[in-house]
Amino acid sequence: MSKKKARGASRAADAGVPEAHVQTPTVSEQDARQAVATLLRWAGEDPMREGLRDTPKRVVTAYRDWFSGYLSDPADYLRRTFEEVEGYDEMIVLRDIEFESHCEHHMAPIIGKAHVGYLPTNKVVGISKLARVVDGYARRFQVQEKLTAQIARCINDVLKPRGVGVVIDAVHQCMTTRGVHKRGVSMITSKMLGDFREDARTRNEFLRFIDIANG
Ligand SMILES: Nc1nc2c(ncn2[C@@H]2O[C@H](COP(=O)(O)OP(=O)(O)OP(=O)(O)O)[C@@H](O)[C@H]2O)c(=O)[nH]1
Ligand SMILES: [Zn+2]
Repeated sequence: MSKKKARGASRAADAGVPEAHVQTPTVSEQDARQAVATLLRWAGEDPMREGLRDTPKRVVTAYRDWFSGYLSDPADYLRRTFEEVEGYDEMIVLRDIEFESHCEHHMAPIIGKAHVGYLPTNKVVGISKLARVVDGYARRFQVQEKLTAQIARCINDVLKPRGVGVVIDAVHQCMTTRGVHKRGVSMITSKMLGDFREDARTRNEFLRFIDIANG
């Protein structure tokens, strides 16, 4: 492997975040419905009975909603920034962003809240766009650690702020409704970049703002 290639590979590994890809479906809706009907038959049901006749169609529509993240690149939501917000250079935090995702191991729901903060340089973004970025990554098959890192990396790459912090607190239904069956368990992950990683005061201010311990 060339030196250049080796460096590139290690940078990607450091970041630990694959690019968000935009995926146009390669499977027809009809085939997706057939797959749902097969699962129903496998579970012991008759997909043609009255109550289930429209279920494959409904499930495919629900999947289109739950996995709509594949249809767009979340970074695009951040591209329309407001330059130079006069007199403001302090931390901006959006907390309690509710999201629904699905774990890539069991395709079971992950339901939780994301908290996002950044320290702007000269660019700020419409605050709803942070929630759109969370949804853009959540509406895919996910691992919580990856989701957390992707959101932070996306904000960092596009806004180039002094720092970014992302904390996610979520319940994995693959742990509560099956497998170990542990209710009341939530998983907390965080990704800190720039000043949020290097400077304990910045990080603590963010953690105080989101106050997840009390809330
Ligand atoms: N770190 C991490 N683990 C996850 C996440 N979502 C699910 N998991 C875990 O992924 C693991 C998959 O383990 P496997 O042993 O392959 O699957 P399994 O036999 O269904 O495991 P059990 O859930 O223990 O029944 C499980 O321990 C899940 O709890 C996540 O977002 N992050
Ligand atoms: Zn799972």
